[in-house]
Amino acid sequence: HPLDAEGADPFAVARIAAEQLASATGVERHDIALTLGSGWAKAAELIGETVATIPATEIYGFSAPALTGHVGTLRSILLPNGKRALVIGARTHYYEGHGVRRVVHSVRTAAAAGARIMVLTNGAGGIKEHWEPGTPVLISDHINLTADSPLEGATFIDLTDLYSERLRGIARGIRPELDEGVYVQFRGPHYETPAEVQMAKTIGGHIVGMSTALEAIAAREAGMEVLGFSLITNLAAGISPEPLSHAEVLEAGRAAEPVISELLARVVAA
Ligand SMILES: Nc1nc2[nH]c(I)nc2c(=O)[nH]1
Repeated sequence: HPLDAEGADPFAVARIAAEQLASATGVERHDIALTLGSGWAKAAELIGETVATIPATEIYGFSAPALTGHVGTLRSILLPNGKRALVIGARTHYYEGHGVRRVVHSVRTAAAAGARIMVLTNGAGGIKEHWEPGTPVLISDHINLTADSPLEGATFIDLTDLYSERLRGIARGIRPELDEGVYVQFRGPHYETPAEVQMAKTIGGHIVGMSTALEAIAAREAGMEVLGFSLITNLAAGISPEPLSHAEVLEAGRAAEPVISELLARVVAA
């Protein structure tokens, strides 16, 4: 794989991917990019007019997704305001073990394609007890428990205001009741034990997941403004008495889709 070679330059790979994307979609430059996580896929239909849908495997550096519910496509969408959105339906999760370069390749490709805003969405577990399954929440900050980073070498990047206060303000202007929380990225693929959820709570986390933090760091390195949304599809282990099930997760996502897709469509068009 082009990103696995020791001396590979991930930014060169992203530039090639962006060029291929421009010629495959006929869209020279994309202004905003969105990664749609569990439960968010429907948003792609609502945010604007799809002008092209490309199988991600056709673009340099992308691989087939490992998770059902994630479609392996890249979509170019014309927004009502005339801007171009790139919808990434091909997230690579850290737990797939392909390395961080593959996890953040889509973000780097979006940046190389011109995107200045990166919207990262995911399905996640909730620690705040009043959050019902199906609740969308804004990510205000993150705690990266992967013990890894997309940054290589002495690349010291400031992560203050990583999850843009400005973009969160726009989202709250559209949906004032939106709550927010600190997202904790675990390596996965196992869900947390109740003790690990209590640890996440003790260290200041409100949301537990297996994505997003590493992608956000790469987006900031590429100079993008980041907006993060979690769909709380389940209460994290131990917060509620029932055990977790992936079926419950998918069901909560499906039920919430119309609401969150509409929300995302309005935020993106703002
Ligand atoms: N780590 C973690 N990831 C998740 N993704 C979803 I959807 N729910 C969870 C959860 O409870 N924990």
